[in-house]
Amino acid sequence: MSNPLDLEKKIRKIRDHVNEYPDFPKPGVLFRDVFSVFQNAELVAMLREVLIAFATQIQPPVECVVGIDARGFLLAPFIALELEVPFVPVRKKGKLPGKVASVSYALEYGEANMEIQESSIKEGQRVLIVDDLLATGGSLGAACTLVKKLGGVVEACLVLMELSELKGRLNVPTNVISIIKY
Ligand SMILES: O=P(O)(O)OC[C@H]1O[C@H](OP(=O)(O)OP(=O)(O)O)[C@H](O)[C@@H]1O
Ligand SMILES: Nc1ncnc2[nH]cnc12
Ligand SMILES: [Mg+2]
Repeated sequence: MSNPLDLEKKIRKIRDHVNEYPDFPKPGVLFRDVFSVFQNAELVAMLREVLIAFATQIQPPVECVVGIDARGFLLAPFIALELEVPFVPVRKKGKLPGKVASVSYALEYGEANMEIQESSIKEGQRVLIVDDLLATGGSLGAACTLVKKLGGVVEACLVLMELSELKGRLNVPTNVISIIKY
């Protein structure tokens, strides 16, 4: 595993390769797209290493990693694999088969729903929730609600990027760790 200086360099490299799109999906939003990092295998390896370095600091160790549909699915499995714990998806409404728990959450305009499979988390299980980016905190907050509905304990949330000005972490009822802050 890298020393802290190496890790800082890798984080800066990743940051330099997140493409930015002004006025997407609507005017005034600067969209930060983590998919651009996945164009380069060396950067993917760095991203994996950085995520694992942060996730392995979490104490007590988590027993399950939840990823949020869709971009959270790119990151969470790296961590689950390293920790040798299950990966569990939280998905937008209507995508998961079997019995699900649902929650509605606020978007900038309107409302959406997210779901989790009822049998995916055990009572008392310590969970890490992972996503690419924290903006208003609506998505992470909804995922926390779903995990708690199933009796899980959210130990922490981990995001690659945080839009600090939006103060989204105030809408997330647990410790949020962010790797890149804008
Ligand atoms: O903090 P919030 O205000 O909830 O915003 C953050 C969420 O917004 C994006 O997801 P989005 O659902 O837009 O796209 P995706 O399906 O590509 O992940 C991003 O991937 C985060 O999940
Ligand atoms: N600026 C942004 N970039 C990427 N995803 C987002 N989700 C909400 N705001 C976003
Ligand atoms: Mg998302």
